[in-house]
Amino acid sequence: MGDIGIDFGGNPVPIVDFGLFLNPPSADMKKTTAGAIVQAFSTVGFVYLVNHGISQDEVDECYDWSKKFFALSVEEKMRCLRVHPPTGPYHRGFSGVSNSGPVVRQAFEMSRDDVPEFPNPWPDESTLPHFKDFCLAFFQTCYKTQLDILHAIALGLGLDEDHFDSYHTQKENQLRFLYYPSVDEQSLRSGDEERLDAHTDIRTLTMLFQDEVGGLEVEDPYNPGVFRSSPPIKGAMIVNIGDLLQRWTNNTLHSPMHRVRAPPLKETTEVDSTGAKVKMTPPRYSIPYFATPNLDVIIDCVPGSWNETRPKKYEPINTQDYIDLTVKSKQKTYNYVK
Ligand SMILES: O=C(O)CCC(=O)C(=O)O
Ligand SMILES: [Fe+2]
Repeated sequence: MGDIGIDFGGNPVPIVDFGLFLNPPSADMKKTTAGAIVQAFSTVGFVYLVNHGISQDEVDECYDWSKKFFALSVEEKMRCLRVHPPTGPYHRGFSGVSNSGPVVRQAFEMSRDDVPEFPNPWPDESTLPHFKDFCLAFFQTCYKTQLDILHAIALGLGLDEDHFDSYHTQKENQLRFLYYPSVDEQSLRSGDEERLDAHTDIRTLTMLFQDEVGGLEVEDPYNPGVFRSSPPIKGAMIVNIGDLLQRWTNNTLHSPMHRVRAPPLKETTEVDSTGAKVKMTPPRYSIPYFATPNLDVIIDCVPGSWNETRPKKYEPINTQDYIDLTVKSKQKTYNYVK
């Protein structure tokens, strides 16, 4: 692709060829690419990365595992059910969310596998052999790419390339499989709900793989409250800044609002109990990965993001306190399926 220009026409999210950062033809091109990424993150807060270093085969395999997991019986999935603790980063296991009517979203979440108080609730190995092995390997793959992206951000901000590395050694990151079941359009709308309500992500940054169905929408930075479709691009991952990195950069980088709406309807022959034709939304699968700093590190505005005329907007805070505060303030009374 090779186009690192920023174009906000139509789809507000620019596309950057990350290969030009990972394997740069020149030192200048590496810097220019880092600059384009930071420019995208300073405005819309999102960027599509192509040639990001994770192979399409690995991503496809991840979708296969996600589909196998959600295809398990309700009883099997319920074995992985964990009630989310009210604070902290440890959201793990299976959850299903229905706001008022049908279940609009199911999730399986995992993180580092070595915290005894919060084990990842894997399905039985006999039920889904090798699921755990794949998830842990993919978690590691994402971690490597997360560091690559953080290198680009650091360079683009004029910091040492490894500036953020030491803050992200403990792999508190979270890998989430999301499944939005097919539901009839009317039920989705009647509860006045979306597949995923507008929100910002709270951690460092999010890397997202979305299937071909579509529905992701991103707030237009130049028209607050206006959301624009960010359709899937084959081979690209979409990356966005989280609240913590916005704070960490003294608002230089922007943590954007985004949501998932019902995708375009497909023609269907399904009928309801009265024999009337029902319009169904296609099911959708997505895979976000949330990069998260070590819980005990102090997050203070980075050098270069503040000076006498542009003071720090935020006090230093450690990650654990920050996540606790933010999760509490964002808490919504979701109706988790029990
Ligand atoms: O499903 C998607 O495309 C978006 C998911 C998302 O924004 C999230 O889990 O925070
Ligand atoms: Fe999100």
